[in-house]
Amino acid sequence: MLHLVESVWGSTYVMQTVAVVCAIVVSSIGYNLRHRNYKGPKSYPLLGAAIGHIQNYHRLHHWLLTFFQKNSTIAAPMPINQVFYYTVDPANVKHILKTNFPNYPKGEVFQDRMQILLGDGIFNTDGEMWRTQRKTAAAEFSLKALRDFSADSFKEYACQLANVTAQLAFEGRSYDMQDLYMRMTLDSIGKIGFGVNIGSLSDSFPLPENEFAIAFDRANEIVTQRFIDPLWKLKRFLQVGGEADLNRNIRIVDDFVYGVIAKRKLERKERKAKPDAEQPEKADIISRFLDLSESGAHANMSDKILRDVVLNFVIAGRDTTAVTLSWMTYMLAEHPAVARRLYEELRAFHQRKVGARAGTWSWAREWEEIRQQLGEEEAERRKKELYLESMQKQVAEFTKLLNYESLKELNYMQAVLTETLRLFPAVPLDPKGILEDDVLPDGTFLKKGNLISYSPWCMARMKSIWGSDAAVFNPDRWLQSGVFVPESEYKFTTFQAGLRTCLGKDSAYLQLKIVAGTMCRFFEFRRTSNHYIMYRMMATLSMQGGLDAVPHLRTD
Ligand code: HEM
Repeated sequence: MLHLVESVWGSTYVMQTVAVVCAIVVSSIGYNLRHRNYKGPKSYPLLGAAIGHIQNYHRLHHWLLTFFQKNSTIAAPMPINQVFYYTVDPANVKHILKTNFPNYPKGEVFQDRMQILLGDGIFNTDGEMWRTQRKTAAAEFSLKALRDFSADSFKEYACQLANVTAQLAFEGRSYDMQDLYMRMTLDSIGKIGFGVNIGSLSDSFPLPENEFAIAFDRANEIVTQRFIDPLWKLKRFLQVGGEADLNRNIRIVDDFVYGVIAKRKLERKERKAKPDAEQPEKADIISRFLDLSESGAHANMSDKILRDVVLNFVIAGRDTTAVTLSWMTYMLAEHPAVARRLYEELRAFHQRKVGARAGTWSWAREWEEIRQQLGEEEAERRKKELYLESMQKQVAEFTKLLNYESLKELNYMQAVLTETLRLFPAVPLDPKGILEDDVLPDGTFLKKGNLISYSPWCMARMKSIWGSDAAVFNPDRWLQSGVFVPESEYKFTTFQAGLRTCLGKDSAYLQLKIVAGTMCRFFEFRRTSNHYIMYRMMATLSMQGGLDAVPHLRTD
């Protein structure tokens, strides 16, 4: 009897094993047949190319670039029957962003992962919901009131940044410039988006910790990791790892935003209760959307929708500009001849606007005069105070000269910034969903339900697109006879292109020019070590470990 049981169990076991082996062999053959035409990273049955993605996640853009050297469109099968397609072909990019735009929405894969942070904001919606928000936002961006308010805020915080930098220059101290730029853009978007002074860029060291900024960065990083982690839903369910941390960070972000919304609503109520009292209208984005909501121009907006709208603007307007300024500072420190030429353009501009003496102001000369007036001892005792006062005055006067019109004169600065944006696109990889099967202009077949991403970071380094010096920082590529000449938006894809092109491009350039102009008019930056700076993997291309540099006051 025992014998019989053993042999039945034994044969069942053998049969089960044979069945499993057969299933694996059949699925492997099927898998290999289905993916035999795929060009891209090595992939395995069930796991696809997930292993390569995970191993190379910290250097994803470099890794993808190695495949693009052979093929301009690649496919990476992933677990759960998914395929990630990547392309650097401008004709494909045009097809995705314009010609067949309706077929490439953000899509479920993206929305699912980003919902917790972006909610139903413009970055995370499709169809009618996106169209309505885009229409409203585009109208808001073209309003003079918002443009003027933004320009004033950019100048205010550029001055604060330059004054903090002046202290560092005086003391010969190094500081993480990326941290300073992030603080400056957080404060300016806080003012423009919420009408509040967040105060992360105070004028004395140590600078204050900002809970909102830390939580916001961490949440951004965790949701980006979801794209390559097939277990993220399980981790979310079990509340382990980054997923547990995510909720805590989102709570901090939400508390801040809902707090501001409640405050704005209260202020409006008080204003209505006392219509005669002197209370200026607010021009910030929350107030504008509350206006639209109350006037009936926009469907009544819940606090949740308002939160989503404004947080999407923070994502759009804060990190993008700060990381661009950081990479620009890095490039200028690496290319002193470019930094010098930019400074000379700014000094000549200053001189043209206010006359030779003021335009060529230098602290060294002023210091000589102070010493003669006050005497050696007294001057030395008050040196720091007088220096900071003088810098504050000079910086404030210089920023007054910067506006949409006058900035057009600065072609070289436009070229330096655009070259930075080309090589270090703030959004380095842009994924889209695929609604229906499609064929790209280069003949690649795309299966519906998957993701296709174009990579501005890799496109910038393709010799086939930018010539043999594609990977070199060369602002001159943007100039013809000294005048800036733009490129096709499907080749220079940093601001996306087509129907969902960046709505804040003009505003971003305005802030970049005001800040870069002010900083480079007065300072040059030297790094404290010459190690290669790597990016940190998140939706925006920030620097891993920041950018330690010592600012030096320009003295000629
Ligand atoms: C260096 C600065 C910037 C860069 C490189 C940049 C780049 C981009 C990119 C690549 C997209 C498309 C993202 C996607 O796939 O949906 C985008 C969209 C957008 N950007 Fe910008 N951006 C910058 C600054 C700004 C600023 C300052 C604002 C406004 C405060 C802004 C507002 C928007 C909005 C509202 C969208 C959504 C457009 C839509 O989905 O219809 N951007 N931007």
